[in-house]
Amino acid sequence: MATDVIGPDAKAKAAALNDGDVMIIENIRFYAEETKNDPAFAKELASMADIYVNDAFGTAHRAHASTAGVADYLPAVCGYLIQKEISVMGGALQNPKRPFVAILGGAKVSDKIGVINNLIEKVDTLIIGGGMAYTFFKALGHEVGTSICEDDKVELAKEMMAKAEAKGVQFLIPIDNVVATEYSADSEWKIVDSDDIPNGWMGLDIGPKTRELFANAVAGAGTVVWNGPMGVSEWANFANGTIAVAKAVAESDAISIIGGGDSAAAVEKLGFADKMTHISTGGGASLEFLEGLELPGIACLNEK
Ligand SMILES: Nc1ncnc2c1ncn2[C@@H]1O[C@H](COP(=O)(O)OP(=O)(O)O)[C@@H](O)[C@H]1O
Ligand SMILES: O=C(OP(=O)(O)O)[C@H](O)COP(=O)(O)O
Repeated sequence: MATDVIGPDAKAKAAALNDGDVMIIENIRFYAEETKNDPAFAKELASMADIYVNDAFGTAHRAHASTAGVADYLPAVCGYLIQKEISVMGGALQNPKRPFVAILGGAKVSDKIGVINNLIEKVDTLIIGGGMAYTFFKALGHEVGTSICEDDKVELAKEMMAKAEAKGVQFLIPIDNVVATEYSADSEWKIVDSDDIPNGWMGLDIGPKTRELFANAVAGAGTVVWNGPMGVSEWANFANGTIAVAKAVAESDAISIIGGGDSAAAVEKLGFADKMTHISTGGGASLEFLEGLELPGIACLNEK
């Protein structure tokens, strides 16, 4: 372990390495040059090596010195993890086994606009759950009570639903919900239909009819991509929707891809991880990949 990154200790230890040895350097993000992708810093890093192997998918959406810059000075290839990430996710996007079902959840529409836009061009069914759904409810003219809702995205939600219809994409949103009086783990709760959310109540999970609707859509899928929980899955009373979807994906014969972040954590916590084809190790990186964006840490490689 070197006590620095491109300093005398790292350089001396790198020069003394024998075949089969591994040197670990200090946390490179302690250096501002890393995140600034400083070319001189990247060149110094490269000077200690013969070849660059990037296997950090979780940071591949960053153009930093160690994730992209160094490739300007060395032959650059990916490791087995990045290879798996791009072959499984890339394969699903380019040539999916159909029907192709995408399930998107999580708190906000604004975080997932790019993903919705890209996936709507490719999928047969698009399922929206989680806090995101309430912006779509509002677009349909429903009252959403105190649910999380992005008023400035209501028009966009309308456009996305119209686009899905024009493309013949089946668009599923919750038909019932678990609503609560306050945003807390032990709040009073009840189940209501989506056009019947009472004043002063907030939707914190999908309801039982929706769990069945979504599970049925997943059951016949050839490929499933899932990103974002169906409710506030951190709290037991509002985790049932996420559990039901995780179970349906695990039980289906589909190629199943779980975007990183909270959905990956939920699948692992519930013990379904070994039933999934692929659980991405990148949160932000997998979202950008699913948006169809080029990731700098992958674009810079000569061989992938
Ligand atoms: N109905 C809801 N109301 C408020 N927050 C929600 C709701 N559904 C899900 N969330 C929250 O969304 C967060 C996860 O969203 P996000 O970060 O987009 O997912 P991911 O990390 O899987 O991409 C969780 O903290 C969860 O509690
Ligand atoms: O944990 C990570 O990303 P993730 O939260 O998107 O999975 C990576 O380390 C990227 O971190 P960054 O957002 O600080 O560049």
